[in-house]
Amino acid sequence: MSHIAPTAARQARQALRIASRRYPASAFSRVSARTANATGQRNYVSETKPSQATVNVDTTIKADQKAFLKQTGTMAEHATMPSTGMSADAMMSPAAGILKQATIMDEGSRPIYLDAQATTPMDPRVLDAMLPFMTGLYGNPHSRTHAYGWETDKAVEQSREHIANLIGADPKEIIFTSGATESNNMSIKGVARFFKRGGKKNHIITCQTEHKCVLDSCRHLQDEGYQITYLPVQPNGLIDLAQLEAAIRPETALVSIMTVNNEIGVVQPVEEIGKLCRSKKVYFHTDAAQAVGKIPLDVNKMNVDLMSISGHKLYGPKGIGACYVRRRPRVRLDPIISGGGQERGLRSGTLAPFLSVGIGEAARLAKQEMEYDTKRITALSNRLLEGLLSMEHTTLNGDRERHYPGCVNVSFAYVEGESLLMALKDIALSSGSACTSASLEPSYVLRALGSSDESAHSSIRFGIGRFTTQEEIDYVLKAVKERVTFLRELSPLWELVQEGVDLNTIEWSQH
Ligand SMILES: Cc1ncc(COP(=O)(O)O)c(C=O)c1O
Ligand code: FES
Repeated sequence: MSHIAPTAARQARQALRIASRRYPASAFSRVSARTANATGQRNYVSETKPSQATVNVDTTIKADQKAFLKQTGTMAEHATMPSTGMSADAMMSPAAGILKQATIMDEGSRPIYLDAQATTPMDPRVLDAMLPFMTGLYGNPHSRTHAYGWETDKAVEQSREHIANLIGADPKEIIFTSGATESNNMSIKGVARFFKRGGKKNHIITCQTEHKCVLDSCRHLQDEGYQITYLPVQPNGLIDLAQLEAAIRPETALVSIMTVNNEIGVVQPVEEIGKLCRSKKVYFHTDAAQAVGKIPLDVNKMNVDLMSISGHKLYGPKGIGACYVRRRPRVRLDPIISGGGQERGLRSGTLAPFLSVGIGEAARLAKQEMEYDTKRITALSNRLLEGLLSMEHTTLNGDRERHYPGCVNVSFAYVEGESLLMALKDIALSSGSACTSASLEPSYVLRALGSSDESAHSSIRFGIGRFTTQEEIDYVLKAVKERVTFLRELSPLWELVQEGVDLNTIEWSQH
């Protein structure tokens, strides 16, 4: 790992923290620009962009900037604002103007962000790489007849390379999509529909703790006459390989098992699953939305045929993802979106270069900083977990060893999870997946582990990311301890437990 990376990451972290909580949005521009200079990212603009376009864009931005500041009156405010220390000149820089508009948010303090599985904040260096493609570099990357198309195409292809590098693939095997949901749909429905034409392979194996978009894709195929096996998981959240092997039939077209679970962070034995699938000549798809950029992955070592990737889970933008589709031996699938034949005919539609560049830069940074991020996140995770488990009647959900440390899911017995979330309003947390967070139903993932409804209801997921600090973890620990204690004191069940009553022996009267 280069000596630069930790410094760059630290600066990015600082920039983001400042931007999101402590200072007004304008400060973000200043720190972001400095960070970008330190990492050399801004040079990218002049490397890829013809100078004429730069000048035109800059002029327009300056005019827009003036109008914007005049209209909002913020220039005068900030010229004297002691907390930013930003001069009016600095505020007039094109980057500051764009970023100010892009990052407007309420001043004052916001909750500590500890929901990294729902989404990750975008790394400021990613935004810097994207900006030129939202302004001057607007060509259609599929235009072959002029420089506007060539320059965006070049950037898109460079991004494809960064993503491929991160997972040990060939850039030609990376298909841009709108996110992991689309990649999962494309892989599962695509392979199923290709095989259905042949008529012989009509069976898919997945598992009960998959993300909803995998489960729902399978449900749709069931309606079309497909047979689906939903494998159970063991109490530690991992599938049993012997059960998987026993479930594979001659008609099995695909096995779809996720790499890292989004609710409990367990890491499935993907390498072993891949080996098994290859030996049985069954395609292996893995939803790696929570794994890419977080743990080392190699599609060849793992014998993965299809892999789903999401931009916003690895400090990139939302609305973009990728699907790895193996070329050798070639994976055959029907496209679910047809049209102009872009992306090897597998996903038609004009690519969004700014988003492609965003996920590409996020992938490049993830590879560069994985070792450093892992070290930090592991240390923070251990600190959090030790503190939480030092409280009585508190347990970690999912396997402790085969576990991505940035996802810590803990059950606090005798506390109602939703009440605890309400009591922890100063911390952005969730009791499970973002998609199902509106529902009061206990998590189907925890239920699949064999947790009781009560235990599933009393669970909270703590998502630690690249920008989480030790001070934040310490604050969270103190807050959780205080408020769990407070809520337990309100609970009659807790009172009984304190008196030494074993709740399992109580015969509750029926009404
Ligand atoms: C495991 C997993 N798969 C898929 C998705 C969906 O990803 P996207 O938001 O990119 O569609 C998520 C996001 O929550 C996820 O955690
Ligand atoms: S966004 Fe993660 S579960 Fe839906």
